[in-house]
Amino acid sequence: MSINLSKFGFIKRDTPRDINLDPLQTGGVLTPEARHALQEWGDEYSVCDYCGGALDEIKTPPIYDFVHKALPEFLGCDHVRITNGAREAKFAVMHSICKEGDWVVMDGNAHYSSLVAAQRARLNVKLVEKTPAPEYKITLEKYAQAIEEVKRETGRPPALALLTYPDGNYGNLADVKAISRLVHDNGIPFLVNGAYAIGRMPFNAKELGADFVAGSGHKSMSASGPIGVLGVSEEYAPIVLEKSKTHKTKEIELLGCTARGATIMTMIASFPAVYERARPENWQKEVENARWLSAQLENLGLRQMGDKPHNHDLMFFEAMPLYEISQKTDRYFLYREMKARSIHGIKPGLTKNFKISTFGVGREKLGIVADAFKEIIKKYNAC
Ligand SMILES: Cc1ncc(COP(=O)(O)O)c(C=O)c1O
Repeated sequence: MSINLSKFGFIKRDTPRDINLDPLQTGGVLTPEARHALQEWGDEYSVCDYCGGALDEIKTPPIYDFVHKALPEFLGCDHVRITNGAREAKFAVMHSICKEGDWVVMDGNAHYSSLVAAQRARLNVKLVEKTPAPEYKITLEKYAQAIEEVKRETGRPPALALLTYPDGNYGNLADVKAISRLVHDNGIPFLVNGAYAIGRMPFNAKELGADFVAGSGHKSMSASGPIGVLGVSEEYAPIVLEKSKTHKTKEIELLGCTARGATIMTMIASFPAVYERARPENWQKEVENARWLSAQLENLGLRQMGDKPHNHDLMFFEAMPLYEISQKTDRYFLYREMKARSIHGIKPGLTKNFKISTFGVGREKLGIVADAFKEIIKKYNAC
């Protein structure tokens, strides 16, 4: 035996993160209930004790009620399924709705997983141009232009349109209702990638005009991933949720079953808390916290890009004062200083541009973050 086993086995996660600002992580922190569920349901195909053949049909534990009653109401869609992530939800839609060689229009702020999903489904992508810095907006005019370009170049409308709402770089919330009307006026089905919305903020697929929605459990629903949600309208459910001819309970795009263990049980465990936090009044507090931190950092000479005033917890900053310090010291100084204060989330080596999320951090800890930036800038500028 030549495998060195000493480095495997239980591994402690040693990232100091009393305060976590990592946009990938803030909405995925487990609730105490989910932490408990992880232990309880971590073994084997744990949810399959009483399975009749399809994950969403399991009555004990109450996955059926969660998938067929609670989630459709929460998302405002006719049908919901659990996937292994937002990307799998997007792929399922693209693969079932489009044919090889079709065109998908997507916003220029789309996440890489939307593009890769389209590539896996062998589709062509037309990106909607975003406005220049500092706003990086997706406008209705540019969306219409991209649709027209596809029509001109291929002789027919795109097979699908996607909007990232909000996008994962700037936290911009485009005018989704107007884009949905435009898309539908052109006879195109509309997919909203709500990976940073579903589980954080009020979200209703029907009100937004989405035929399909994709959400991410580990990103925004305090679930232990990989897990996501897929919402589909009545009109498209027969296509996206088509069942296998050979295995009559199994949905083809889901490869029969998806999250069949601790992942779904942590999502269910966190759901009551997630439902509460996404209420308009609670979300409004999150937006106010984001705006407050943005104002504090701008007072220090940083510049928040994207929508202003900002409407989401994910924010992108251009930080010239920190970049200038990095030129005198080294590019890891900010990471080191933040780590020393147990503030996690700004990637090692970044100083000039970085994104952070204030979701769930709370005003008190955000005050510590603002003070940390102030102290760091003062310390290095005094040298
Ligand atoms: C905007 C956006 N969409 C989708 C994803 C992918 O989510 P998942 O990991 O659930 O596939 C991400 C992940 O960073 C994202 O930022």
